[in-house]
Amino acid sequence: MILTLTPNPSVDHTLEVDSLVRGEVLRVHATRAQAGGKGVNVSRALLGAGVPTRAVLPVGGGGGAELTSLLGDLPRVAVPIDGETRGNVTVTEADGTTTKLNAAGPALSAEEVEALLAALDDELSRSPDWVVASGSLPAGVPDDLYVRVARLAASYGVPLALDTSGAPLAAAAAAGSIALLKPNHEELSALVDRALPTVGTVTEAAREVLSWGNEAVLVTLGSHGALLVTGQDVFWARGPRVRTRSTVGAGDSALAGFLSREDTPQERLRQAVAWGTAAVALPGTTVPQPDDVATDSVSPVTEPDPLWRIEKL
Ligand SMILES: Nc1ncnc2c1ncn2[C@@H]1O[C@H](COP(=O)(O)OP(=O)(O)O)[C@@H](O)[C@H]1O
Ligand SMILES: O=P(O)(O)OC[C@H]1O[C@](O)(COP(=O)(O)O)[C@@H](O)[C@@H]1O
Repeated sequence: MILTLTPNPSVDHTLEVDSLVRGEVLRVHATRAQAGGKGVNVSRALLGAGVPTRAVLPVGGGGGAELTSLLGDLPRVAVPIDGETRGNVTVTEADGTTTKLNAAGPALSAEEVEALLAALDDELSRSPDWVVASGSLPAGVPDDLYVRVARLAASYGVPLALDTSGAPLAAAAAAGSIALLKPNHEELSALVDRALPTVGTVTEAAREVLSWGNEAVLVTLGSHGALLVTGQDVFWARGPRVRTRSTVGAGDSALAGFLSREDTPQERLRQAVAWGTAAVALPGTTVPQPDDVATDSVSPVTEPDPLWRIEKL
């Protein structure tokens, strides 16, 4: 069973337009409202693939009620909060360009933060195979929340996969004991505070993160695939070229694919890239179903050339 924690879930509203022009009146071809938030999406993708999962998330107000109804039969623990669950907006264009407007989300009180952690503690005591902690932190939540989550997971011997950015990522990565970090290229670059133009520089940055006491780093590289760096090995893989409809949820789908089955690092990377690639071909925050995922079209490369430029992959 894979447990997920999403401190700042959302209702994702997608608007599809031909082309986004600032300052103009634009016609919207299609709109959708879908459950969103990083851990929520990981759980949705896993559920679709028949992998047991459970999502822990705060919910509040009309947005929370809408999110609850969009979650359908996803197994979950919803912690009530006074604030209003956020709505995020995505605009997708005909060529696949995706523009995201992510709201800050509701402020959580200290009691609400503790209630969220207590719910997570309770779920961790049931020995899930992994816990995934993902996404931005709402106002009122200290930057060290994921440090506390890592300690809690370690106390139960449950491996933690973390996908976040900025100060919460910096705090948790520096504190160590994370089984898998999933930054994208930009997030890793911000974490080590330097540009990472090549496979070698990305690998070096990931190794630096490992040296802080973490076990593996899955660096997703958008259309350039993903690099998996462990203490022993480096693997790179990219999916086939697909027509992009919306990149929202690609990272979450990649993480779900990685965790979807016990396997070798190469196989996990193959699944991650296949699931991420499948997600970009789907509209809005739609996560792939097993039939959408073309695992055979992804062939991981062991020890890729450090001189390869990321933009050319
Ligand atoms: N434009 C794209 N074309 C093809 N595959 C993509 C594209 N964007 C993302 N992917 C796939 O999804 C994975 C995660 O995407 P990425 O954008 O790096 O994550 P995040 O959403 O966390 O920023 C990538 O490793 C890749 O396999
Ligand atoms: O918590 P954040 O960083 O604001 O991100 C939340 C947004 O990211 C998503 O989880 C999608 O994430 P990815 O594109 O990285 O997979 C959306 O569903 C949600 O609106």
